[in-house]
Amino acid sequence: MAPKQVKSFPSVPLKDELDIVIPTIRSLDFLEVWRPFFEPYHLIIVQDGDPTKVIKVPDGFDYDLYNRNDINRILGPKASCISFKDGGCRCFGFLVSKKKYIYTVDDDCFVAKDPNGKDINTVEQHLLNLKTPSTPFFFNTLYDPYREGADFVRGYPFSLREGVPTAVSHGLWLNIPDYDAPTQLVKPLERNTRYVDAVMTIPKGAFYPMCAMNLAFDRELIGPAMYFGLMGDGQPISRYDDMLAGWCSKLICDHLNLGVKTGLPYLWHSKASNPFVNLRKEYKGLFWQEEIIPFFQTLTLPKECDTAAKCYVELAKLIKEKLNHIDPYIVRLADAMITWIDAWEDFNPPAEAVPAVANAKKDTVPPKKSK
Ligand SMILES: O=c1ccn([C@@H]2O[C@H](COP(=O)(O)OP(=O)(O)O[C@H]3O[C@@H](CO)[C@H](O)[C@H]3O)[C@@H](O)[C@H]2O)c(=O)[nH]1
Ligand SMILES: [Mn+2]
Repeated sequence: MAPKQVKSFPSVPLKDELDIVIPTIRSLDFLEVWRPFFEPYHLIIVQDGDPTKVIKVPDGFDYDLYNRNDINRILGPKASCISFKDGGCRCFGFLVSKKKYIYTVDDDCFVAKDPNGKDINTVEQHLLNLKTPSTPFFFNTLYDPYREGADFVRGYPFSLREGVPTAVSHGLWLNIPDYDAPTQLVKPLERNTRYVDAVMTIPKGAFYPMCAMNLAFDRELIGPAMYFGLMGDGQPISRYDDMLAGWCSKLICDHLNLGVKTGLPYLWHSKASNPFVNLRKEYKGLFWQEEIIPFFQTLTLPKECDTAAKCYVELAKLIKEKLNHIDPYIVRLADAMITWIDAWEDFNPPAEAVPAVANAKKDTVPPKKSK
């Protein structure tokens, strides 16, 4: 029986283990309030929209900034799988990072305070979530047993107390909740004021609406499944980027016996996007998900799929085969999922593959970097 994981967690930044990926089509002024927590880390900023627009990065941050011209130059034809004019473009940052962990956060999110009035270091809590096991096979009613002041409750099988590696840590949001457009429209003034002091493993076989606003994951375990789809400009759907990644990554985590946690940390979501614009962007998803989610719920992957990348390729084939009747877009999406894996393996060669850099387009002009 493995010893219990470390309960408390050093607050020393793990700069060599984690990159912070930020998609932006607006401004990076929000970084000022995150400075105490983010400054030690390398930022990968994915600038969406007009690449000629100059987005200022506050002084003192270590960053790479990629705009659409950089993405096109670096990926060449494979850039076609990266969304344009949708927050889903962030997955380019997941691809080019070399770190074990990714934390991705939206540019309208700010530091929240816990009930004691203390600023919440989301990076630290996500790392704690990812570095302690998950318990997907049997629900612990006192929530995360690896947290300080908690444990497995009576009746919890000892054979399961070692848990499984955690691949995804899904944080939450105070103030503006991540509602879909219909809910936003009928509840425009609703604010989330409830701070629930819990982290829990999402049980095996259960899916969830993964929101990328405050999300961390283990690139080495589940990176290939964190593709944010073909959304935004030129596509019939948007704002389902993180949902697609959530369905795919949870199916693959369940198949590979990896864990997904949700709950702490919280951040403060400041901006409600326009519900009418959102309705136009996401309405097809409201219909399609009623068929797509049962597809995921009844899917089993072959046991030969023993890595996230192999699972993802198989999943793309099944989506193309079983869901193409929904809309011709699904075929393009499935093809883009394969392109994503090709690009992923150019930058992150499988153990047995040749060094990937030879395949990836030489990046003659480096992205804008911190000074
Ligand atoms: O065309 C775009 C639009 C947005 N972004 C960047 O993506 C994130 C989220 O944008 P926004 O805050 O406007 O979206 P929300 O409705 O609040 O958030 C939900 O949508 C998901 C993204 O699709 C998000 O994760 C959900 O929580 C910001 O950083 C924008 O700058 C973009 O790059 N391109
Ligand atoms: Mn937002």
